[in-house]
Amino acid sequence: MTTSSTGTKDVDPAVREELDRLRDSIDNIDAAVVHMLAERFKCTQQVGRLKAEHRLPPADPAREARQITRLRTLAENAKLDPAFAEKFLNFIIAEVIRHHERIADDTTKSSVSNPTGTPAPTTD
Ligand SMILES: C=C(O[C@@H]1C=C(C(=O)O)C=C[C@H]1O)C(=O)O
Repeated sequence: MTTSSTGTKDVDPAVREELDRLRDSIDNIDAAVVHMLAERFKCTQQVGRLKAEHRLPPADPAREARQITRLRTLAENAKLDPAFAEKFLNFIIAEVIRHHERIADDTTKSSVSNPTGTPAPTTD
């Protein structure tokens, strides 16, 4: 899938080997990124629930500003474009805030329909 459909079928075998080796590393890195993002979203979902329970706002711009400053420095030290790192973090944070707004809405709705938080009776 990663080799024959990319228009590089007839390349020198040594080049092919080097390309395959690099692409294997890229695939491993992409898998790590996905797993790390999944872990990050597990944490942010917990933050979202905590905020909703305590009526805290979904977004925290001061915290975001600190994270962006920190991430830009990390990116510079790692020779990654800091503007790209900032855009990437903002993209993730925007999604997190969307989740937090949804959690807050759902929490409000369930407290309106069940103001005392009484558990539903069991049927058996
Ligand atoms: C996760 C939080 O909620 C929001 C999302 C953030 C993030 O994804 O890092 C940071 C700040 C908040 O705008 C938080 O407040 O810590």
